[in-house]
Amino acid sequence: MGLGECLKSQVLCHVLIGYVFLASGLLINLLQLCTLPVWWLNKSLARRINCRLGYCISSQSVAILDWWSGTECTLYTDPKMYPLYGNENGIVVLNHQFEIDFMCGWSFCDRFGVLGSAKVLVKKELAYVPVIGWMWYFLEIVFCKRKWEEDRITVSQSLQKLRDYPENFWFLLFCEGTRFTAKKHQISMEVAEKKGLPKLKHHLLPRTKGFWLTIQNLRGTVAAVYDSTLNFRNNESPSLSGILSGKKYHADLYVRRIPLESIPEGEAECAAWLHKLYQEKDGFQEQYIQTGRYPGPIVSTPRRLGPLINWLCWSALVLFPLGAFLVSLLSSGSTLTILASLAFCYGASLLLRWMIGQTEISRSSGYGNKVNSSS
Ligand SMILES: CC/C=C\C/C=C\C/C=C\C/C=C\C/C=C\C/C=C\CCC(=O)SCCNC(=O)CCNC(=O)[C@H](O)C(C)(C)COP(=O)(O)OP(=O)(O)OC[C@H]1O[C@@H](n2cnc3c(N)ncnc32)[C@H](O)[C@@H]1OP(=O)(O)O
Ligand SMILES: CCCCCCCC/C=C\CCCCCCCC(=O)OC[C@@H](O)COP(=O)(O)O
Repeated sequence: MGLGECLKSQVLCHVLIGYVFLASGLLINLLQLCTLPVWWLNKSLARRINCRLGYCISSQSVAILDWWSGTECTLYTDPKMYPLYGNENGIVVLNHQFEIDFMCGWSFCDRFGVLGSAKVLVKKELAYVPVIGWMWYFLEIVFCKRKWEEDRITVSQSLQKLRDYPENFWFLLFCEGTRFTAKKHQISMEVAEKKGLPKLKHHLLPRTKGFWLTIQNLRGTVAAVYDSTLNFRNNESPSLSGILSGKKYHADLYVRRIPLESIPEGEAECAAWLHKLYQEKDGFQEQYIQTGRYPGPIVSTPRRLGPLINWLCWSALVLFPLGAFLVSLLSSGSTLTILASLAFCYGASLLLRWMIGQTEISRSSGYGNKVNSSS
């Protein structure tokens, strides 16, 4: 093990990374709160400021992925479509199988200049996660309860608000609605059988209503669907803990650009279209597992320096006061203050551990573990 690898595996490094993320993130959340008056004066300006502030948070996770762990993200796509990526609004449809899929997604967003404005249809539970969940309020992220009767109204309203968004954005949809587990797969294939749909080997049966709603509300605003299929080399199951320990993974992403005009408008037709898309995605995953490659050429999208510089700047900003505080704490010699500080650190580490737990599939929700009542 080299010196760098040894350093990256040290718990102290993870504690410091966690501290930088939490301290800077909460500070940025506070700055986001301060932009509220700007919303009333100039909504477009407030949105642009929040994109930059959001970038300061999400690009830290990109820095940890791209620069700390050195994970490589390779893009397979049609080179003729490449110039459009980042220069138009897109709906990204991605498989939901890996604990760090959102980090890889963000890394690609950064490479195409849309990280600050990236959007997602996300479960409401994540809105309460400090830093990331709180940041999402100000970025107008669309929350859902995975209860169609409520979501059909609230999701529609949130999507309508994106129609005059001042920056190019990608809207991410995990149509499977939850992360892949063997049990959820088995149940969803029972649903597929009842519906007379072909079985999928590598995906859960997609939930079609959110997709239809998104297409319906963003038609005229979004130019294309980016059908994206992600996998990792060597059959690896990457984790955030692995990334923090400096483990290098290799992600491969296959993207097809599908013009929005080619997607049917009616609900039933749109649902059938999405089911067919997932059958194709399943074929791409099978090909990847058999050959180690996706169809189509590789297009070079190097990692960018922006996230590293941002991370180093925020680290400097919040680590210096921490150092000064520790020095004054030790020199004060007050047992009570030292104990209170230790208790605070313990609380912060529990919070961080809980946040990392949100990414773990073993702690995944029970959603999809049984057949939904509306079926
Ligand atoms: C060039 C590079 C390109 C790309 C780069 C890649 C990406 C970068 C892009 C952006 C990055 C941005 C941000 C990323 C950051 C963080 C994101 C992290 C994670 C958050 C993700 C989540 O939270 S996923 C969970 C939330 N999202 C969803 O659920 C979306 C999908 N769901 C839906 O659309 C649902 O329809 C719904 C949520 C709108 C409503 O939910 P409900 O449960 O009420 O579902 P339905 O009404 O659809 O369910 C009933 C129908 O489902 C059938 N059914 C019943 N049981 C099952 C079962 N077990 N499995 C499957 N299907 C089932 C049932 O028969 C009903 O069928 P109908 O025919 O009647 O519809
Ligand atoms: C500590 C160092 C900082 C590293 C930077 C990364 C920060 C990560 C911290 C907190 C993460 C909070 C947001 C995580 C969003 C991803 C979780 C996710 O993928 O959600 C799952 C959801 O789709 C479906 O949920 P279920 O499978 O039904 O349950």
